[in-house]
Order: sequence, then C-alpha cells, then structure tokens
Amino acid sequence: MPDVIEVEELRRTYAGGFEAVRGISFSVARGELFALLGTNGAGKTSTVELLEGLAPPSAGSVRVLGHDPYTERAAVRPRTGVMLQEGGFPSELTVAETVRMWAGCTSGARPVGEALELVGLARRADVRVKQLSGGEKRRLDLALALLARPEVLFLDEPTTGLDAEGRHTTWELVRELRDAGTTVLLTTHYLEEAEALAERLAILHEGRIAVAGRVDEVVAAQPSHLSFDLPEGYHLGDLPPLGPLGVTSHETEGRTVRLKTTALQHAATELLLWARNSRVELRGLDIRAASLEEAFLHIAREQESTR
Ligand SMILES: Nc1ncnc2c1ncn2[C@@H]1O[C@H](COP(=O)(O)OP(=O)(O)OP(=O)(O)O)[C@@H](O)[C@H]1O
Repeated sequence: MPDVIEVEELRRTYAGGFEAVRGISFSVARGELFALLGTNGAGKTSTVELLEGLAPPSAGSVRVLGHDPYTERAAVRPRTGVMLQEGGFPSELTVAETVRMWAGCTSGARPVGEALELVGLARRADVRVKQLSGGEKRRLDLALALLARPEVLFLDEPTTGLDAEGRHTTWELVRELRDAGTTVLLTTHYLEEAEALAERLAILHEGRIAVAGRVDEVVAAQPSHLSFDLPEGYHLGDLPPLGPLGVTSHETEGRTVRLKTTALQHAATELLLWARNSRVELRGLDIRAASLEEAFLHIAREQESTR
C-alpha cells in the first residue's frame, strides 16, 4: 500500500529569497503517527503548510493520499483535517455556532454535539469564542479539524497553551484517532509529546532533517548517564577499566564521577559488582537512560558546532 504522505527532496524558498526548507524527504504510512520536531525557525510550519496544500513547493514533491495537495486540492482537502497554529475564529460567535458554521461547509460532518464532546468542550457550547481560554481555543481548533472524520490529520503544535490535564486529554484523543486508523502528522515543541505519541519522527534543523527514525532508535543512539561519588580512599584508576563499559566520556568534580555510556546496563552492573567486591558503597548513585530531550539538545548543539 502506498504511503499516505510522501515527501521527496522538498524545498521552500520565500519571496525574499530565504530558503526555509532545504531538500527534505520522509514518508508516513497509513495509520502512523509521525512527529516533526525542530528548533525555532527550523522549517516545521513551512513544511506542514506545503503538505496542507497552502502553497506550492519551490522544488521537490509532496503527495498526500496519492495526490498533489496544491494542484489537486479538491481531491485531498475533504479527506484531511488541519489544525493550524493560529485558528482565528470570529470572536463574537459562540463555540456551538462556530462549529455549526464550519459543519455547514463540510460534507459528512459530525454532529456539532459529538465534535464538542470529543474535545471536552460540550459544556462550553454557548460561550462566546472571545471568552475562551487559550487552551480551550486550541481544543475548538481540534474539534474543527476533526469535523469531517479525516483520514489524515495535520496537527501543528496542538497542545500549546494547554495545561497538563488538557494536554493528556488531547493525547488520549489523538491516540484513539490513530488507533482507529487516522494518519497523523504532528509538529510540537514538547519532546515528551513526541515521545508519548509518535512512532517515528524527524528532527529538523535549519531546513534540513538532522536525524530521523523510530523514536526508540533515535533515543538509543544517545549515551546514557551514570554518576556516583568515589568512595573515600579510592581513585578513578581503581574503578574497572571504563572503555569496556561503553564509556564515551567522563568527568570528575570533587569526588563525583560522571560517565556517559552507550552500554548503561552493563556499565551499571560492573560498577555495582566492583563496589560489592570492594566492600564500598557508591553514594549518590544516579543512573539515567537517554531521553528524546537529550537527543534533541545533542543534535542542536552538534549542528551549531559544525557551522
Ligand atoms: N513568509 C515568510 N517569508 C520569509 N521568511 C519566512 C516566512 N515564513 C517563515 N519564514 C522563515 O522561515 C524559517 C522557518 O520558519 P517556520 O515557521 O517554518 O519554522 P518553525 O520550525 O515552524 O518554527 P517555530 O518552531 O518557531 O514555529 C524561519 O527562519 C522564518 O523566519
């Protein structure tokens, strides 16, 4: 089965000549949730707008559901749901009126009540949009994106402005939609959001893909951290040799030793065995697996230093 989203060597140059997207390629399979991450100004929104058919690429190609979303908009648009960063609703309308208005322009739309129920806004149906909180406006955006029961959903920073509970409720909903077969492309600034939802991701930096792959693979490529205090009377050289423990770097501060290792379990086991055999305690022991946040920061720093 062809991929639902296919992006090849995509480029986008703005009118002033600035190239925001510099030859990126990726694909998203049906029912998959793919996250686009990136530093500020990396080109996420510029990319998503091309996928949504809001502008033509300067070079390269985009296919959504097998069509060009810009030139074949009529074939693609009814099957996609879009949640933009800035919704921009008429502020005097109530929540229910806003959804009703959109439903009027959408074929096969869900009933208004169902759409509001989905995003937890049913009790705010008669409130004017201008009186909604920022988080509630994001949920109204999401309700509108879901009106036509889309096969493909574009979510551009869907939980910005939501409190922790609102964010988790939105994650639950997005998971349910994905489980029901909806293909989702998500951009987000929250790394834990990508970790919680995405199967695969790409991290953009200055218009290029710096790293892409399954979330667990991207994380596993980063070293883990292990730190502890050297027991009194012991020196670094008394520890087991660090190389075979997968240690890629180490530093000491006072008696505290900090190691980065690509073999966390092995390193931790060997150090604890060494401590037991030496009849000492590794005080302040802290073992931390790599996280997506570290992968992200590492990539951002690496790219900075190669400039
Ligand atoms: N209409 C425009 N004309 C010229 N440059 C633009 C235009 N829109 C965006 N840019 C530039 O393109 C680059 C990418 O912007 P884009 O909004 O796609 O990044 P982003 O990854 O979505 O960023 P953020 O995370 O900050 O929302 C930025 O340097 C931005 O200033």
